[in-house]
Amino acid sequence: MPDVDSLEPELTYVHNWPYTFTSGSLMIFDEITLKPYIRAVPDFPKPGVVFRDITPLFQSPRAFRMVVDSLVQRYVETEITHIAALDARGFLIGPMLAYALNKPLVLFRKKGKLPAEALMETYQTEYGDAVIEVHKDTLCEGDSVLLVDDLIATGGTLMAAANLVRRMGAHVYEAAAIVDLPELGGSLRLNDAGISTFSLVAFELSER
Ligand SMILES: O=P(O)(O)OC[C@H]1O[C@H](OP(=O)(O)OP(=O)(O)O)[C@H](O)[C@@H]1O
Ligand SMILES: Nc1ncnc2[nH]cnc12
Repeated sequence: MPDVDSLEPELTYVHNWPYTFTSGSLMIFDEITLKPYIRAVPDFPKPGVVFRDITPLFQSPRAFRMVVDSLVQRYVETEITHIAALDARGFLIGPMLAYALNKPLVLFRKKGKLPAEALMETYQTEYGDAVIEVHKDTLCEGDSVLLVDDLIATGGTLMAAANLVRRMGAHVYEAAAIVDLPELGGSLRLNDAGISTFSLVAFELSER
């Protein structure tokens, strides 16, 4: 992990709301700064999978802030009406965006966790099958929803969430993630389904 304080001289920290890192008027977030905070763990949770572990990123207040601020910058002046966070790692970022952008937060949960009447979709991920659910009264026609998760692999999870949004009559504005693994085809699959994607960092599968 880089010494975060060594990054400081290159950053002008502006205490405005939302907080931004700027160089002149340009935001200086870049992939190279963020990548070292995402750890590759081979053969987790099963052989052949290189797990991209985002936990180091949350140990660095500066890197965490860079992620949140970059996403806030991207969506601050859009017509998004709701933030949708995906269980479980999407819950680490989605609420931060909902708070900063002053938007309602919709929680998409793994099977069996929601107490009221819910809609469900089944899907596959890189390493298993799963079910995602959402309370059926959370969205309606006219809503424009930003889906938020930590990572796009096959796109199965975000596609299932997008299907649920659409079943409620709402529109998917975009799917945002910290990490994309483009070789697994998820962002392409989402784009083909009419869902634009945005990620801060992309890894090749062979990259360590
Ligand atoms: O693009 P996909 O192939 O769908 O994979 C991406 C999803 O997989 C991971 O979640 P996981 O199911 O491991 O659940 P967790 O967040 O509870 O760890 C990750 O957090 C994404 O939600
Ligand atoms: N390679 C991967 N690393 C972390 N989370 C994932 N979810 C699906 N594939 C993943």
